[in-house]
Amino acid sequence: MDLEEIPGVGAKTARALAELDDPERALRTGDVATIARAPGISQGRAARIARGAIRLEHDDPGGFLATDRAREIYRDVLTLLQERTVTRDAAQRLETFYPSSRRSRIEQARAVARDALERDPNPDVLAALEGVEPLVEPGDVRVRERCLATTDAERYSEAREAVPELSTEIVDDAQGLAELARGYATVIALDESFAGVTIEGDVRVRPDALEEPAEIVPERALAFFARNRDRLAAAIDVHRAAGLESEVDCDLDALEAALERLEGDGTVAGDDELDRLRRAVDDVDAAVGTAENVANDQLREAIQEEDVTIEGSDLLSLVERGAGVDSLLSRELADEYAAAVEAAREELCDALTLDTGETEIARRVFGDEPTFPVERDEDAVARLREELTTAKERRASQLKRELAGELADQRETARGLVQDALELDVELAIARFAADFGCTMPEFVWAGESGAAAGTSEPDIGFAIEAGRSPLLDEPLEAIDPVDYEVSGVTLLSGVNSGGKTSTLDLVASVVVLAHMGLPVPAESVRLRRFDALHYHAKTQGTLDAGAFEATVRQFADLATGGAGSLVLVDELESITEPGASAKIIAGILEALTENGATAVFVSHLAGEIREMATVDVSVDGIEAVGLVDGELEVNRSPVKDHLARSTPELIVEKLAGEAAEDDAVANGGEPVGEQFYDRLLEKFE
Ligand SMILES: Nc1ncnc2c1ncn2[C@@H]1O[C@H](COP(=O)(O)OP(=O)(O)OP(=O)(O)O)[C@@H](O)[C@H]1O
Repeated sequence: MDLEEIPGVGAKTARALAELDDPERALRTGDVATIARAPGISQGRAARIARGAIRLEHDDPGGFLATDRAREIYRDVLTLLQERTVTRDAAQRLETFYPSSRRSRIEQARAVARDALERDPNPDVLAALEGVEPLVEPGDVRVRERCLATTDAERYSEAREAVPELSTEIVDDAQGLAELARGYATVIALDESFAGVTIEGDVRVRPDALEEPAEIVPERALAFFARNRDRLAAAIDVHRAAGLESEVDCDLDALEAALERLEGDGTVAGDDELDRLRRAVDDVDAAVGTAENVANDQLREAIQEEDVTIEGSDLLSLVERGAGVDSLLSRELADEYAAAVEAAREELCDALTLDTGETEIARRVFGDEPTFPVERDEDAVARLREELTTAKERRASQLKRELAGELADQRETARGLVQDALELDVELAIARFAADFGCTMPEFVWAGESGAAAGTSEPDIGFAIEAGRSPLLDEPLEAIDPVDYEVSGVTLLSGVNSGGKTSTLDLVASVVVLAHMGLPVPAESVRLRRFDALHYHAKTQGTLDAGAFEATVRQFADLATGGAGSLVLVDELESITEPGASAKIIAGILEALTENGATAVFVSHLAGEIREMATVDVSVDGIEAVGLVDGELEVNRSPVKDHLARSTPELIVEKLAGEAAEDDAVANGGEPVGEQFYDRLLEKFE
């Protein structure tokens, strides 16, 4: 993919994106969080780029949301969806759902939504999702006890690039290798020519080293899995809780077991032998001290209990030789000394749980030559410590190599697990949104399908909503009256004040936006055509000044010429200027829209006047007050087709006329004194 072909991506952004590990994967999967990791790319921009990549794929010109209010509606429904994700990452991924005018994109998103509606957002899955985050690369891994060595300059640069975790050294010959072996625990020689050379220390000749990084630097794979251990464990839990085990090409139990053996710092846990060696190394000094005490206590006791008889000549000879008490000890108490030393050796070996080979070395810590007090041989202690340390390191690196071998080629699997979990979060948010707002998948009537308008392949339907509930109303779902509304062509919508005209436009806009995002819509059933754009003009506050008025009229001029496939929703445009002029202008706009075949709903209190002024047949629908109950309007929220709704003042005058008639009957002996006035007013409404 040529990144610069993505709408909105210039050379600079393309360079920033190219710094990502796999920018195409991130773009293909709508991984907004990863895209935002490119230098200088904000979260919002990352979402726009991801949408741009989808637009490129579907040859989508964009611009479906043609007005501020249309964009606001999109933001509002998107927020409702985002509020239902568990992870921030899934909330960002939802930004890649946008209303598109392209059938291929709508159908692509609809396939995701259909799967989503099958999902069960059970609490265990939601709880497990809490711990899922995109995987991260560990910081720089440096391994200091191992190095690579070569005589060849080219090999040297190759190695530095392929294995940056180890230092690579240039050597001239075996002598150089031997010097390195003194400074590093392990030296890996890359040149075949070193095969067969014997050098003291751990020197391995591995000409294939650069092809086998898991063996040479097991730390690389281990650091990645250690850094992401908790995220992966959470992703595994999500798969289990959601019953997705069979959908992944991965043995979750094995991966989980491998992760459990990994410590946060990349070392391997849960190995008895390594634990034993670690403890032994740590405890050498303390154990030697205890063993010394054991020997000395035993020997002291033995000496105290012993009667030593020595002949005078012997004593004399000892004194003359300047011999100390040690000689006396070896002569008189050899057995006791041997027993005490044996006890010390046993104590030491037991305390450190040493194996046979180590025991051999440990025994030398206490010599056979009698002394009192019994003393350790420091050289032997150092040898023991060195032996245990080497064994510990050997064991640790063997375990690392084994575990890294198991995990190294699971990186992509791990990424897949997390990716799937985050996508599941997106799907569950869609499922929860659908459940919370009583949604269904809308049915599109595509161009060329049944019901095409005469002379065109465009369907003759605009939209038909049954039992829709606007998700933008603050009321809880149960408190919202379901609305049925169907429009083809251009329509005026009349109705009582606060009857729900604006809410009806919001409902239509939300349904159309969600449908073009490929998502379920808040209604029992919806049929609609595919629109090219949504032009939603909210009610203006007060009369516009001349400049703003001009700008608004200009917008409609553009629509009248180019808005054929658009849905136009307009709320009380009459408030842009004085009532008489408004009606004329609106009538003219409606004529133009009718001629170019747009679908439009114009909410207006001047519906009657506009209809009269228009030269084309404009239908007028009405949101009717069924009556006044305790001074409150009782409204039928579903617009009645081809019906100019009576206005609130008319209803109130009607109510007053009724009350006056009753009063007249009582107070004026049946003379219609009060009633006459109200009847006069009512006549004006006819
Ligand atoms: N379908 C509905 N179910 C329940 N309540 C609704 C519904 N539609 C609207 N309402 C309530 O009626 C109030 C007024 O609705 P809305 O603003 O849409 O009326 P309107 O006809 O546009 O009013 P105006 O003529 O003043 O512009 C809303 O705030 C909401 O509380």
